[in-house]
Amino acid sequence: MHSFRYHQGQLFAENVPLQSLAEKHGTPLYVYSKATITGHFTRLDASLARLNHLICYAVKANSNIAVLSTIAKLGGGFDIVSAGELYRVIKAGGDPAKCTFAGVGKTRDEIEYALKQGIYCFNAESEAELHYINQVAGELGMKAPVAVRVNPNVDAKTHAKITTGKSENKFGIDFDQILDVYARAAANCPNLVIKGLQMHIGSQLTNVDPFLEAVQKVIPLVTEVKKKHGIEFFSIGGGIGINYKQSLDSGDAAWWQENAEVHPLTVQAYAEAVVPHLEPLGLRILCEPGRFMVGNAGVMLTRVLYEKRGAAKVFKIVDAGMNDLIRPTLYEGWHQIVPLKQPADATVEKVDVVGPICESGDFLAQNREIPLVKEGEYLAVLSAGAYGFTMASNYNTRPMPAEILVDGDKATVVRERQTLEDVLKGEHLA
Ligand SMILES: Cc1ncc(COP(=O)(O)O)c(C=O)c1O
Ligand SMILES: N[C@@H](CCCC[NH3+])C(=O)O
Repeated sequence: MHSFRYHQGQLFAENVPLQSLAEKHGTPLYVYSKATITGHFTRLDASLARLNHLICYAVKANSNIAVLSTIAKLGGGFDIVSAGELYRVIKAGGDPAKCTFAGVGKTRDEIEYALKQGIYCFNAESEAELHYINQVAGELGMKAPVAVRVNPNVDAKTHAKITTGKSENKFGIDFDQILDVYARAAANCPNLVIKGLQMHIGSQLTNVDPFLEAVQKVIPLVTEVKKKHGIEFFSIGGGIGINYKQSLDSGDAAWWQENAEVHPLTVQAYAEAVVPHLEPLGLRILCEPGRFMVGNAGVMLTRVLYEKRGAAKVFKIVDAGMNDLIRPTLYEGWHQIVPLKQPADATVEKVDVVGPICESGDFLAQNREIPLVKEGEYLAVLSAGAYGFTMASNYNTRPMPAEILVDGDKATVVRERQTLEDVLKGEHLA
């Protein structure tokens, strides 16, 4: 997949030079490659081909409706965590009957909306939630399809803030309680239809072992629940990590590498490990990738405003801040940063790339060796397609950036940059 590469001295997204987009639409600017998203979907789909499966893309990673529409047209389903995400899926032409609804705090309005739209399944995360879904469904004279999320107490060996499958995490129901919870739901909740079992142990997993450990631990439970309650699916969640440290080739060679040599966890390795265990279950297998699908399909463009050479550091002050991309400060997220103009040589300088926000935590990179860039030049922050724009905010009353989807040589503005009027919309003097 050579969707982002240097060509004739410039960084391109597919056939579009990124500098032209930055100049035309301003920065900060998110740019996504449709071919990369499509490539990721088809690769994962092919690697799960032996299973009766459905890819439910985790909308939270990148919820732009043009991205969702791309995935819907490929036949994908969606894993949603709010009524808002379901609304987006429907606006994008996605099928509610291919949607699973995750999250520990679903509200009545959300449950009602999802029921009325006919989603595939609620993935319940507590017994109290199961009872509430049962109650709401009863009041509407409907039956609610449900699965229970199991917390397998497996260490995903990822960043502490994005691990979800340990007992101390708020997610799912403890492994040892699951069978009793299903039994009580079957006995006491007449408005529930028990459809499946779900798990999700964490995000940005770069090793197959925790996936395998969780699958092997949970499979006997799935078998038991299938025997007792006749479930039709098992969802193995998302979490496939991406390679944030892509290497740059010089010259015209494509440098976007996602192959086995540079990626610690390939989708092939993932599938080869888990598919043989899942196949004998004879169930529909759901998979909920977010980051894998869109992470390396997006970049954030930013312009160098000023340079400051201090006693301790060189700061490159850029026009994108933590409100535009919060991952570096929130999770020590490491994103490759490269100039849009291909560097003439290999000279690098150690700098902090910082934003305009009034917080010391407002940085995109610290103590990072990057090629020389001057004020007014542009940088691309790579692997920003997942949890980039979706976690952006208006902090410091900064308008949210625009988003562009590139398809071959066509670039479409799929979200306009906010104006200050947009930012203040709905605010009133007392
Ligand atoms: C229930 C659920 N499914 C899927 C995902 C997607 O995770 P990832 O983007 O790591 O694939 C998440 C987020 O971690 C999640 O909470
Ligand atoms: N937002 C996180 C991942 C959390 C996944 C959501 N459960 C990140 O950028 O890495």
